[in-house]
Amino acid sequence: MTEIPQGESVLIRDVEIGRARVNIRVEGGRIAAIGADVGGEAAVVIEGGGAVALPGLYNTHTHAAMTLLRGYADDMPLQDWLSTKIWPLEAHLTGEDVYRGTKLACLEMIRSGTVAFNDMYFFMEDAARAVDEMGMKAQLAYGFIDLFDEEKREKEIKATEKTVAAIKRRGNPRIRAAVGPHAVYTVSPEGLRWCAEFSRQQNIGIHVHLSETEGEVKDCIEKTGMRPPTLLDKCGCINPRTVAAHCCWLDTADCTLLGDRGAHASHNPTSNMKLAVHRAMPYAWLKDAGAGVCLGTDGCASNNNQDMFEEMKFAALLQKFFWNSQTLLPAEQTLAMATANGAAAMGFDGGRLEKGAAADIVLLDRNAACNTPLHNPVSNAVYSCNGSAVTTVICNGRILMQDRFVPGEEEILAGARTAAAGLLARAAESQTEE
Ligand SMILES: C[C@H]1O[C@@H](n2cnc3c(O)ncnc32)[C@H](O)[C@@H]1O
Ligand SMILES: [Zn+2]
Repeated sequence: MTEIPQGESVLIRDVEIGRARVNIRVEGGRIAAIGADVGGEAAVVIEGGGAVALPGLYNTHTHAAMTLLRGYADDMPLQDWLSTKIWPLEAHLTGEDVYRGTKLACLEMIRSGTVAFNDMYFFMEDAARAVDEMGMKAQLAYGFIDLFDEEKREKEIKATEKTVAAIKRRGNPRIRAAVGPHAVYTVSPEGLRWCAEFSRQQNIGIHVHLSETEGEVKDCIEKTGMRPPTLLDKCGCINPRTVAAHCCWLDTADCTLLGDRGAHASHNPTSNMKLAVHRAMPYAWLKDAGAGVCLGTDGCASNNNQDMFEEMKFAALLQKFFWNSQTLLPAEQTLAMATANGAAAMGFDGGRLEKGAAADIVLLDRNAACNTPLHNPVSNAVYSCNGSAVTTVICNGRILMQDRFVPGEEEILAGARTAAAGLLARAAESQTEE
């Protein structure tokens, strides 16, 4: 098999949802029916054999093409890591690199049950091409970084306008544009205001890093007299279309602000632990304030993979450990963060196994060691399994992986290896020229 057979109608026979054995019927990309006696003719039939069915996972904060930087710079503090290692290498990226790196990220995400991701990076038209080919859903933002310089700001405005126009021109409902003001320490208030106004005009999302480190918060207060969420809010960047990544160093008033504005906070526990940001996102305060709380991996230079199953486990454990509460972030809520809450944050209809919802469906091997015994499928999904238990992934009714087969895998891996080597060679060459 080199391609996976696709059809307008798909019948998935004999899967376990909760404690029930059911069939799922998909028509026109949506879940048409779920039940023990659901059946009928279908263009494609998948024999589940009792597989555990979950909603497809939504990764709400990543930099997909950073797969090419996996293992390039580890074990460093954030600012040092960005300014001495990551940004100097990213200066040599090409559109082809981003295409290859994003294809690899998509492959990794599909293999581990993710159907959609929220991306902030560069050369996003090339990222869109990769997403289109892989059949996933994505919200793509150009990473706007003006470093408080007027000339750079003009360049970033043009790059954002060009990216949004190109993504919209594609007319692919699976691929959405967003604006991506990187953070309060890299974007001027003028740049933030422009991003907010442009996202309002274009009716698109805002993807921003927020209060990741204590230093970011302290510097912001020193420079502006405001905490980062207040500054972003004053510039118009906090609203229901906003996904704010990290949110580690929020206080209760910050959480109230995010909740009042209907904004979404993306928890990224692996990246936060690896970069030792020394505080965990205040999940309970955000939830009590009514903010959306979702889950992301961050890029492969700070994670170092795109496995949302691992992320669910780390989220549930980090919250319990840091906030000293065995009952905080139980498995059901963790799964909701990674599915329905993520879909809501990105403005997609999905992340739910319900009649009428987008058909984003993931099947897990019932007989894997991590699913044995199967007392509680949700507990196993969050605490026991990782992405390697995923066998089949369906996004908007299209089968992206079946029985662990993803079309084109070898070529994607070879393309990413070549791109990563080329990127490092160009960076080394430019150093010898200096
Ligand atoms: C889009 C830019 O964002 C950079 N980046 C990657 N991970 C992080 C992080 O955890 N905090 C801040 N910025 C990050 C990426 O390298 C791009 O330059
Ligand atoms: Zn990030």
